[in-house]
Amino acid sequence: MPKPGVFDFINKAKWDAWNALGSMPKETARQSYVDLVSSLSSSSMSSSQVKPGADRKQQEYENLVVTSEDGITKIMLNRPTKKNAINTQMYQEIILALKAASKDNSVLTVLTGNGDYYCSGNDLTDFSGITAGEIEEKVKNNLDMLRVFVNSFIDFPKPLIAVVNGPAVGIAVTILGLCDAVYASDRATFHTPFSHLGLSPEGCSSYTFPKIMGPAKAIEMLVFGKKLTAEEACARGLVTEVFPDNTFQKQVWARLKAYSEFPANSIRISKQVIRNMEKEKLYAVNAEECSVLQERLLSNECINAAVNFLSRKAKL
Ligand SMILES: CCCCCC/C=C/C(=O)SCCNC(=O)CCNC(=O)[C@H](O)C(C)(C)COP(=O)(O)OP(=O)(O)OC[C@H]1O[C@@H](n2cnc3c(N)ncnc32)[C@H](O)[C@@H]1OP(=O)(O)O
Repeated sequence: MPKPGVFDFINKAKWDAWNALGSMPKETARQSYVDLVSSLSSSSMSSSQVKPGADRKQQEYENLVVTSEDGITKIMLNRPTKKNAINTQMYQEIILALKAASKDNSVLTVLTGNGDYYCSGNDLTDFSGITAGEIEEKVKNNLDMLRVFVNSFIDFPKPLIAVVNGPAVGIAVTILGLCDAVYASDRATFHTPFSHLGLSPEGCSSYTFPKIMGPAKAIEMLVFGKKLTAEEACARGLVTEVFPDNTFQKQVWARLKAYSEFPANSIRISKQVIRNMEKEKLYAVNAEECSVLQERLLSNECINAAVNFLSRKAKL
């Protein structure tokens, strides 16, 4: 039908909605409508029928618990006995979970950790049991995966919030520079011991950290490995706000729930306006960091540090 006039608000809205579907078949459009209504009715039931804390669980993962409730998708790192160290499988699962969250109905996405740690960084046992002949290929594959992992933070289209429930180490800290808000318990610490491990910065931190806190403070963390308290990280602009540990979960989730009630499209678009300008720069920084890290991971300095950790000679 011809496009209704500009003051025929209702018919114009209907016309625009039909038109936006393009050549989508009628059956697909009908199914999308049914899916949308089902999701709305189940989320409106969730506040009254689902007990607090009993979130609706999504896809099963080995190392994550992903739940969605009240417009918030929560991705929880779930290897508490290993302080939530990120192994190869967990990297891949986070990539998948972010992809799914970018397309679901949630307004906000949250990353957090299960147990006393937020995350102890890259799993240092990842290279154990590998023969000398296999190491180069394994390092290359891991670095390809790391690049995709970091790009999935750069590309994430909605506000991504880190709820830092305890100490954070290495890549768990650097990636905070790509998050849109960071709420930390006063028990959390922030440590990037790259030089200690013969490594170099990743997660775009070589670019985001100097921008957030200035080059001198960034070098203190990324090169000299200074461990920050939550208050110090907040003063440097890496953390948005610090909460007392005993009320952390209650206060943060109340805040997030209030934010999740803002208009979803406005929130998403505003985040993109702020972040998109830098995407190309961040892809380039990520690629460069991965290439430097590839050489570092094969260095004696790094291999010795990993051996020391594995033989229990050294911890942070
Ligand atoms: C994909 C490409 C590669 C990217 C490389 C870029 C690197 C990025 C980084 O993240 S560098 C940072 C790496 N992380 C660390 O150096 C931390 C190492 N861990 C520790 O120093 C300590 O475990 C601790 C300070 C985090 C906690 O100490 P403590 O409270 O005394 O607990 P335990 O040491 O007994 O830990 C319990 C349990 O967890 C295991 N574990 C902890 N962290 C890691 C880790 N990063 N990798 C592997 N395993 C870890 C620890 O071994 C214990 O296991 P066990 O009970 O002995 O089986």
